Amino acid sequence: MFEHYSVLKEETIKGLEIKPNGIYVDCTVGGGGHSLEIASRLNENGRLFAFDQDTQALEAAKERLHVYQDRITFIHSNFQGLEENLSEFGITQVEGFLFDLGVSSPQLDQADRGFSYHQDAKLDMRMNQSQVLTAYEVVNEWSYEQLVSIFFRYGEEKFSKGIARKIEKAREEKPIGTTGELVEIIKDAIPAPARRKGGHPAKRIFQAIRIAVNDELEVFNQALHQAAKLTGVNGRIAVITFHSLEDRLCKQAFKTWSTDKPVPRNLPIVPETHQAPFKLISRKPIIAQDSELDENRRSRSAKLRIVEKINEWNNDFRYEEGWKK
Ligand SMILES: C[S@@+](CC[C@H](N)C(=O)[O-])C[C@H]1O[C@@H](n2cnc3c(N)ncnc32)[C@H](O)[C@@H]1O
Repeated sequence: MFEHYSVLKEETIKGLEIKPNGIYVDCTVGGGGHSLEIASRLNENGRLFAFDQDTQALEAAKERLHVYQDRITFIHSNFQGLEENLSEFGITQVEGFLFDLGVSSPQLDQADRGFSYHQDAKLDMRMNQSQVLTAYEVVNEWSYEQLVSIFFRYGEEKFSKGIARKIEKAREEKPIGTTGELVEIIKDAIPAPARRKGGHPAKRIFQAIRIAVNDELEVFNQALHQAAKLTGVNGRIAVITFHSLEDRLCKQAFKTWSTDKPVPRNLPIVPETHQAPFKLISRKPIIAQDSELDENRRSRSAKLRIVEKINEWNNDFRYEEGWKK
């Protein structure tokens, strides 16, 4: 059974202001919960393009959404290929994009996907099962420096060096094959008082490896900018994030897109080239209400940000490297 709780569902659908004859793109169809709400609001002229790089997710979504199959095109692809895939269908303008980032509950719960530090499984963590790079390769083949770098950047783990050192030592004896072995190595590298604070001791390192395996931040930044170009004026982009790195990237990109470029003081108007292409729908991120938090733990870390296009896109508004710092 593919069961995923769709986070911030009402808020997201309301925020997208769906037009019944519009073109919509769910970049992360997952279990299809958000897509179902979008598709049910479309008429025969509207269309939903539903992307997922996980074949199991896509199959489950097809089944769940079969009543609306005449209005939905399913695309098995990383959302990095948004523009290319949509252009194959002649789509150059879209009314709304949704990104509900991260992994789905079935991906986490299915031990053999290797995402979970609670279940022992082969080190994998690929969202796209046909990808070559796996967590096994990252853990066993990446250099000490590369590991320290991803643990600091993507896991914000203060014991990054110690953990990378323990990994290096362990794999000299034999390859680290499973999530269980990795959890033990991490626990061993974190001083006991710190181990007892701030959730599971392996949480941050698993997040870091998952982001590295799936190149999540780079891919998201690229896709977000493809969406910015493809959104028509009055169209919207909604993004749900689950950790501070992707939320920071989204927040900074939206801020850059919604801030006019400075103009010389003596100019009476802001020239078109300097006018921000988007406006923020809410300054602060939308978070889950208590009723949702009671139903779903994962909603605690969810943040929804929405922007609306108000002017043509201009590449000067790209948010480039900032998130890499
Ligand atoms: C949180 S779930 C989405 C849940 C969905 N909104 C629902 O209501 O059921 C995230 C999904 O996005 C997919 N995903 C994550 N990164 C992706 C990417 N770069 N390209 C395509 N799909 C991606 C994952 O495979 C997963 O199925």
